[in-house]
Amino acid sequence: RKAWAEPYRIKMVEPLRMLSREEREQKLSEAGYNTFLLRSEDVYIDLLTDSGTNAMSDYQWAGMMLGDEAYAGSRNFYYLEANMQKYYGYKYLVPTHQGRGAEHLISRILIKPGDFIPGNMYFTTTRQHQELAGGTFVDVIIDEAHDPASTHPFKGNVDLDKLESLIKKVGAEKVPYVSLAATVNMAGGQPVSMENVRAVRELTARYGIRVILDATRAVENAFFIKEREPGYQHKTIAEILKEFCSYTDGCTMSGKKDLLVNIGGFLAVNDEEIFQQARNLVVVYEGLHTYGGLAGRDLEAMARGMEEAVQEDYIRHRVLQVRYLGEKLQQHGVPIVVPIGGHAVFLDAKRFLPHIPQDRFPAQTLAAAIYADSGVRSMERGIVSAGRDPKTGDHRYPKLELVRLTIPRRVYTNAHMDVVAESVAAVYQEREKLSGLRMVYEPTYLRFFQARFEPL
Ligand SMILES: CC1=C(O)/C(=C\N=C(/Cc2ccc(O)c(F)c2)C(=O)O)C(COP(=O)(O)O)=CN1
Repeated sequence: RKAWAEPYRIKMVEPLRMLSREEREQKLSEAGYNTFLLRSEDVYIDLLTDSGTNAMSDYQWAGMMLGDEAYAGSRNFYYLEANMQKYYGYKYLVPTHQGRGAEHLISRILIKPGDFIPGNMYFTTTRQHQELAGGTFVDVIIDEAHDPASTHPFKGNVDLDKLESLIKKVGAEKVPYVSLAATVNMAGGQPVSMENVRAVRELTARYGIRVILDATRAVENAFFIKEREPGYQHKTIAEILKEFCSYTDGCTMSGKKDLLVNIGGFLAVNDEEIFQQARNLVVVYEGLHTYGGLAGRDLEAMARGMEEAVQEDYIRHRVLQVRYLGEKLQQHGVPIVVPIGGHAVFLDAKRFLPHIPQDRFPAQTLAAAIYADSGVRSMERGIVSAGRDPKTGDHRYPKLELVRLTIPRRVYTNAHMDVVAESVAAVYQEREKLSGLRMVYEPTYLRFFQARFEPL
């Protein structure tokens, strides 16, 4: 049979509201043409992010009633710790309020000023914390990752030659760890193969260099390994996930994605010394080492979300829903990043709007146009997100100028995907009418969150 449906039924709904075109144009102007500055109530289908926007299950909601809100030694912490050990395989857990809380801790602990941190393409908060700790991020992802049209099945892979030449150039003592993301958000939700993470482990072990995984979407990564990598078709998602993590020394986790919670994250490590430092530092920045800035109920919901995330029918539906939207857009001839990623469809704004130069912010322009057309909210992932080069002060000019249509887990049906595809196709038909933006307000840090623009 071909037909497939959501592996769940809906028990609660939030009514959606659609504004008129005129109202949307007004809201967009008030938001400075930045989708981050729109109000949720003015958004029809919210594809800004899959972070914290996912629907919890009744099993997770029931867990919220079982929050042990003791200040120290909460029951929920030990359940989360046991599940982390079971599914990710690391020894020690340090809970944090969300992913960047863990990124902050590990960056401060492992990075010395003047260090270099190689990684498979940057991520905004990850790189920010590496730079704040005095490090310099160096991109060692394979070249294909920067080509939106390349169909390489594992575009998230590390280029081992780039990695080794960096180590030789700066010296192993200046490389505190490899920052490995799986999947790679900014490349289009692209996976890393098991063969590659194993090779990264072998190479770094020769130099005594750690590998710290960003495990935020590692379950989606496991799905692509099962689907695409020889020898893994008959392994369970849980087995693939655990093997993948076994080649790394620890992970940072934003539970707001794969783990199906609205808030939550953690740092997990195998090294007892790093653990001692992290559990000492966490009490300064997040909260006691058994809650890390989260309520007991949040720890419980994250532990239960972990069990659900690795269920085969759930993760298959999740990734295939994203693919469904991507393939619909391809049928309309809309240029997107291929292969279609695990958490989002990424529009290639350079090919979508070839008449708009990058410093007139084509992706920002496109995200605004899609909202004006239909109330669908998306996110700019191009020159604005890339920010300025700390050395030159000029914009960084990334090869990838993208708009991310990010699908929250268990929230929308394929009928919503049809509406999104129709809107993007309509904007594509009228693309010649778009003429770019100019930035009128630029914040110092992670400018894309709060920058404001005016039409040219
Ligand atoms: C692979 C990875 C992430 O995707 C991630 C977050 N992601 C978000 C939220 C976001 C973050 C930074 C932005 O420039 C952005 F515009 C959106 C997102 O939408 O994709 C974090 C950080 O985890 P925290 O958000 O729990 O602290 C670490 N690693």
